[in-house]
Amino acid sequence: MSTPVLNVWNAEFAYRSRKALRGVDLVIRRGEIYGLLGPNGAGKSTLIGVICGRLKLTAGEVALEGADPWNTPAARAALGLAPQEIALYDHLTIRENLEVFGRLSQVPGKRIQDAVTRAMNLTRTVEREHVPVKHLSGGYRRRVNIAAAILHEPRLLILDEPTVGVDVDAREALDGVIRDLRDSGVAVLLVTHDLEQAGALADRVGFLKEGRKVLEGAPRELVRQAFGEEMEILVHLPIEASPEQRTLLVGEGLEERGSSHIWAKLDKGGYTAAGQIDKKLRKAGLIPNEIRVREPSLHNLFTLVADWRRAA
Ligand SMILES: Nc1ncnc2c1ncn2[C@@H]1O[C@H](COP(=O)(O)OP(=O)(O)OP(=O)(O)O)[C@@H](O)[C@H]1O
Repeated sequence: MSTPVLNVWNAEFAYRSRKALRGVDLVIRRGEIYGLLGPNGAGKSTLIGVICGRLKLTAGEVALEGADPWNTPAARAALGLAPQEIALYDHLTIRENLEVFGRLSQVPGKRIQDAVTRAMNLTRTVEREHVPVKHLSGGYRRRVNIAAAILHEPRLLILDEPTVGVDVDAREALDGVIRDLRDSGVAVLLVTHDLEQAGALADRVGFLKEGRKVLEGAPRELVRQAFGEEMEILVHLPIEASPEQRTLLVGEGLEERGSSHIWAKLDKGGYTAAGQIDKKLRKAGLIPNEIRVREPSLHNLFTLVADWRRAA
């Protein structure tokens, strides 16, 4: 296995008396996409602040390419950060923007043009290099934002909520860019609320909860460990269920899933259990639009982790 680009040991951080990190360990290697997940307030931004050398740990250690980013500029230079808020000059073209960011990230003057071309190629933005950023779609801007973060060829690239403002059609291109960067040998730390993207892209994910890392592993493996043989049954209703029908749905172990028209449960019985539910609902005059059976995902795992929080 390749040597870690980032090592965090037992990281503790407090804002005055408020503990935001409580003993977090984290290792990210070259050529790996690591998805950092967790509910609001879990400590993700604080951990990024520590890795970027903006915040000094109260206890523990952080090493980026072997040195502490808090007091070692060379360690900070090994890092690229594509922030959640897109920071581009709207009236400048892609190439002009990247030239500015190249200078800001200390790329030597005579190498800037090559660095800009390389970054545009890696982020698949080169064909619109002379278009002002204000004319670009959300997905395209997001990729230029990433290009700005890789001009100095960082070893660790942090992507903070990269899917915000990116429509579904543009996701694929963005995911392709992130995979290409990983394959080029960069370690990618993907901080996201987008569990679909994390499940599809990340080699490993870590869940933070109240400043602690509570789960870590390959997404499929974590889901398999948590749910074993269970499948998710999703019932799509054409109308909102009446009070009696709700009682029936709840009696079948189904829970509302984000909308009063969608009900779901996890069940080892899979398709057979789904068929039985369908029969009972029809008998009660509730004809589902669709009943789907699918493998559980990181969404289910995330709900489980959130429930632990409520239980704690
Ligand atoms: N500047 C600050 N001063 C005091 N407390 C803070 C500060 N920033 C964050 N916190 C607290 O530290 C904890 C961790 O916050 P943090 O922003 O790191 O979480 P997060 O996982 O990034 O959340 P989100 O997904 O909402 O960005 C929270 O309890 C938060 O209220």
